[in-house]
Amino acid sequence: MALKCVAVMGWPDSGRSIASGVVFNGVRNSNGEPRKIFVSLGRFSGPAANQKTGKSSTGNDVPGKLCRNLVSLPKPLTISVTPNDGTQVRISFKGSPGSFTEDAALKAYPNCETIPCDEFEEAFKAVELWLAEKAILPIENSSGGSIHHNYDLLLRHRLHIVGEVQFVANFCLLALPGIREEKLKCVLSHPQALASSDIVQTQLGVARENIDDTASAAQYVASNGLRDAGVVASARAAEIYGLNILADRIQDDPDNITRFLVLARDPIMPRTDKPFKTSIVFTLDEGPGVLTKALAVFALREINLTKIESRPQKMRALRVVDDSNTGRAKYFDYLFYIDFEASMADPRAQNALGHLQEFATFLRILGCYPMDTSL
Ligand SMILES: O=C(O)C(=O)Cc1ccccc1
Repeated sequence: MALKCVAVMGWPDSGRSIASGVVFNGVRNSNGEPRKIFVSLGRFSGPAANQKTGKSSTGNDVPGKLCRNLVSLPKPLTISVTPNDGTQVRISFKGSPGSFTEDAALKAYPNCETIPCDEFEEAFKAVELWLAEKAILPIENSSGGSIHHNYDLLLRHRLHIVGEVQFVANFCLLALPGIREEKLKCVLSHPQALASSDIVQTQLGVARENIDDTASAAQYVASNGLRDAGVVASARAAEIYGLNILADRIQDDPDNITRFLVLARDPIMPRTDKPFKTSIVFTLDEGPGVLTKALAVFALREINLTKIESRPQKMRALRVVDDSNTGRAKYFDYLFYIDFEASMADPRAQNALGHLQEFATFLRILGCYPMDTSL
């Protein structure tokens, strides 16, 4: 049975109001004809259904049994139609097959279908255009720090963070079959992989060339038959592109962790029965101690912060203010990104954000999602 998510303009069969929902294709009625079942995702304003009969107050039957039952339930924020093992989930990512980002997607959703994209922006668009259910992107690395561009994209797009994946990338030195280390004149890879690989930095003493992602570097060397070029990439990339592994675990820090975010069109329901994290972005007015005040809303409620990042506001980089000493002063305007260890279903988190909202000039919840505690 194929499953398709749609935004439906109008109440099914009645043309009444605007709702978004899910259509199960491939379901057949008693005559064997294909039938569509519409499942509401909540927050619609269709005709109210009678709790007992499931019939709408207008007398129009809501099509499909599944729909009738759901309409009589309290309105959920979203309904997950995705099996837990990741079957049928399409996940877009920037890079080629065999990249570490794809590895991270497969760690979280072992049976997912991955959709390679040329740019991060395209991975976002794939979800927005319903070509993928989720996107995955690296957001920070324990040695390289934050991936700033991806923080900017989180704000520019309206996807929700629905998960995080912590991943230890195992860097391998690859080359065409039959090529030995001594033959290499250059090594190609993602800048982060080149910077974190001891052997490339110190022992090989060859030229390094930055490529957008590790797997694309492997693909390039393999498809062009480059006999004097090595690649830093994964063992899976070696297998996919027919390269040999000359050295394994070449990273200087064996615990080099990359944190990835999983994004979707809809937020997930915050829970309190397992550890959840919330990511927000906000702006503050200029003034002494405003950031301290913002951070205090969490400290006061004993909420642990796991990340704070500041980014200049692109559309409003400089703020001109009156200054009592100099007359006029220019300040950078910043966006603050914070991750904290609490679920939005936890009153402490709700109170903290209510408090922050009193003086933040802008506040957006980017997502509330289960913490990855696997490492
Ligand atoms: O280049 C890749 O394979 C990526 O997915 C980006 C990356 C690079 C290095 C560590 C983790 C992710």
